[in-house]
Amino acid sequence: MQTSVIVVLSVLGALPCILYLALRMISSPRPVRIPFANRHVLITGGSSGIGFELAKLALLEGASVSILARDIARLNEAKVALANSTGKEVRVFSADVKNLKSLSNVATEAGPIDVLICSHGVAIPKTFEDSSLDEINHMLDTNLRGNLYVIKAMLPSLKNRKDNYPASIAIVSSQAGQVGIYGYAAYSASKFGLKGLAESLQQELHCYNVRMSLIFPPDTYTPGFDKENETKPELTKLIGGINKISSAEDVAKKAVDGIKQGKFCIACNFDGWMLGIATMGMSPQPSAINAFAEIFLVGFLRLYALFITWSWYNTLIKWERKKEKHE
Ligand SMILES: NC(=O)C1=CN([C@@H]2O[C@H](COP(=O)(O)OP(=O)(O)OC[C@H]3O[C@@H](n4cnc5c(N)ncnc54)[C@H](OP(=O)(O)O)[C@@H]3O)[C@@H](O)[C@H]2O)C=CC1
Ligand SMILES: CCCCCCCCCCCCCCCC(=O)[C@@H](N)CO
Repeated sequence: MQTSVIVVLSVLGALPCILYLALRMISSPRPVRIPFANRHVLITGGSSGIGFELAKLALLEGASVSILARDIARLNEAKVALANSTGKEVRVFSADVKNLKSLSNVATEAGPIDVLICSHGVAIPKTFEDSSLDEINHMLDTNLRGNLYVIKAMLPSLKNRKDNYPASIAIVSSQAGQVGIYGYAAYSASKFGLKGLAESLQQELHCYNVRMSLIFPPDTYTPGFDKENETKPELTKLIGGINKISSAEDVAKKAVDGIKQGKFCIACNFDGWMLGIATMGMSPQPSAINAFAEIFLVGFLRLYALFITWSWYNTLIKWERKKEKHE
């Protein structure tokens, strides 16, 4: 009797170990470390908000840093602010991510790149019906096509890097790139597109030892966030606002840690970590430990997601009733 209990217990204990070892064998692409020190990091949107904090951290990691944005005055202000806080100089490049030619000129001038971080982006939250075609196109052209253009222009510089360490292309998406939210139709579409882009590119660029990362910030205090709040519908605030607002420093710290670990999906807080698992689909997962956690949590997190969705629709229904009363 007692021996059979011992046998059952040891089989039960061995199963997770066997599963873990199997996951160690199959987790793909293989885990890597991506160093920042003494490497060239180019950051689009580096003059403001999350991109600015990323530039600061990259400098503190000992990287040589270039920042790219349109407005040269703001770029130079950022350069001064970064020099004041880190004692280090960045190179600035003025270009529009909508313009492939000017991005290619930057690539020529900037030289080889080891880590490319795309943090440029724009959000104009409004209902789809209230959004003009210009606003819709502006978001798609900046957030989605802008990333395709930046990567198109910079890929030769990543392949040209001087060391044998892996390179990284990290794209700042959004939690609105994992779940569609009222008021973010075009924005969400532009951010969801980045996931397909990153998954496909991870397969294509594997042979060049380039790792893709997607960063999924929640609402974050930045100049861009202040601007989007000017047009944000009340319902967007109610539905999207269940999450705590992060600081740009915090988001940048999570992003740099994740990029260095070669993570594909980078969450920025606990809700974001759960959201990442609930919406993971077939994303690559280099970490066996994370894969192990995902297998056991995905069902529970789907249940939690269903409850949140339920509360969102309750909010919607209440809002619709209130509107009917006033009409
Ligand atoms: N703040 C938030 O709540 C969240 C933000 N995000 C995402 O994080 C990223 C950064 O956001 P945040 O820091 O708030 O943004 P900010 O508006 O503070 O900064 C945006 C940066 O992108 C640059 N940029 C914008 N358009 C272009 C363009 N066409 N060509 C080149 N550069 C451009 C801006 O410079 P310039 O205007 O001079 O070109 C600026 O440097 C974005 O992708 C955003 O979608 C995701 C989730 C939440
Ligand atoms: C299964 C677990 C679920 C956990 C909760 C998930 C909550 C999701 C809320 C999404 C809010 C969208 C924020 C968009 C931020 C953004 O991109 C704008 N600020 C634009 O700049």
